[in-house]
Amino acid sequence: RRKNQNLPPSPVPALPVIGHLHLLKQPLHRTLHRLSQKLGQQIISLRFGSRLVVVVSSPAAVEECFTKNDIVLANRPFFAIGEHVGYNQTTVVRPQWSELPTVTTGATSVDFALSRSSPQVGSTCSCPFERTRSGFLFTSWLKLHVELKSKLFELSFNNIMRMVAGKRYLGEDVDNHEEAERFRELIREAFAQSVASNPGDYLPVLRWINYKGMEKNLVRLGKKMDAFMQGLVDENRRGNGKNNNMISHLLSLQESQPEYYTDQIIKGLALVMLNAGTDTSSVTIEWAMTLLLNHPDVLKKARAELDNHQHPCYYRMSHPLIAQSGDTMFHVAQFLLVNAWAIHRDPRVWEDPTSFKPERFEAGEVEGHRLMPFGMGRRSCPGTGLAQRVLGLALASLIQCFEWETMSENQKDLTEGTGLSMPKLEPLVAMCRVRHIMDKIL
Ligand code: HEM
Repeated sequence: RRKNQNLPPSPVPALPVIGHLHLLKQPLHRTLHRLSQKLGQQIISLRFGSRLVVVVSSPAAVEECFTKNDIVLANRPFFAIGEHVGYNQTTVVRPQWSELPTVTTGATSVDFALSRSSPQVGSTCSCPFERTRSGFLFTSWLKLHVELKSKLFELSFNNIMRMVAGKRYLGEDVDNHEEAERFRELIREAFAQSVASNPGDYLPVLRWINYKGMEKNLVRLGKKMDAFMQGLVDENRRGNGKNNNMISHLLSLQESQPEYYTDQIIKGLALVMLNAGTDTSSVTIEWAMTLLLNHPDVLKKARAELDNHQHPCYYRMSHPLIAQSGDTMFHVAQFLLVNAWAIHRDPRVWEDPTSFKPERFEAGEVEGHRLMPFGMGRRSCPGTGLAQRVLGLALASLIQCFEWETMSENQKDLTEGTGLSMPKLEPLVAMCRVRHIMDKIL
């Protein structure tokens, strides 16, 4: 049947059962880019086991996909993790977009609930450095050695957790250590099992034979995660709507619309926020800080702009930095992979694309479909506004409150590691010294 499908060109060889899976080396976005270049095509097709995948690497094709054909591409593929950990594919990232009216209702209520559950950005931005602030290290003459990756993950996770459930779970000063440790372990496991990493998703026979116990592991993880999420829901239910967080707001909607806002929907929404909003944000801040540390002149300019306004809410450059550095590599819609990484680095699309030049975005909006860190179309990121706000504030606070220095030459290394959110291979470590202005800001 495939012979008659008029598909985009495809690399050879495609093996009988696994298709092109044997060609896929990490990092995936580079492999897909290489395959496109080898074929001289910006739209190619591949077979991941039993699944047909179309890879798009040009703004014109992206525009066609997400304007004219947006509705056709509004679903997402089924993955085993969505079945066992994602409440049988019923969360926001559910595959059958058109089947369930609560998707849009869900997204709206998420927006509503998150916007009402104050993000507490000021204290969140300072939280990775709380020990510094409260202890003897809080002096302006002492240089501190900071491993930023884990601090930024804490910041981003605590921020979302506080908005979603009114709790802090990472760092030294957490609400309940034992509970926090259990949840941290679960989240770590869920990240490791995140979409697109289970071979059973491409070769269904592996699921039937429970290859390497993967299916069983997912079932076990799903049960543990559910028990935990139910605990958060029950705790907020006992708060009788007095808590100012997302779960609590959704529980009050449950009273008027119980058929939409079931416990399962609420647990799914909360879980997705934690999964989709944590790593993405912290990885982006880490890339942005790395680029700034590698370009002290830009860092100086940003600080001068901020100092002139004396408040971290002013941070015009946050979006360009995000766009330049932390773009998620591609987004998936019914197994259409958009290689945003390749588009963002295409010399036909961007002048001098691999140089860090935040000023290229000073004019404001970028026209065309050349820039898409948050995806595009109706399945684009519903956390965009929140992410931009938190990222801007976190970056601005880091720039304004500390003098920064790189530790060594290897910070210049911009190699990416593996993972859906495209983390840095080497965690960012830097030296910093507190600036007096910190007192005023945080
Ligand atoms: C720098 C931070 C972030 C980046 C770069 C980012 C990027 C993305 C991208 C590329 C997608 C896929 C879009 C598509 O398939 O077309 C996505 C989806 C999503 N993001 Fe984000 N995101 C970020 C932060 C957040 C935050 C803070 C939240 C929520 C608290 C969030 C929640 C979601 C959800 C729920 C989806 C799935 C939407 C759907 O399937 O309809 N994201 N994000």
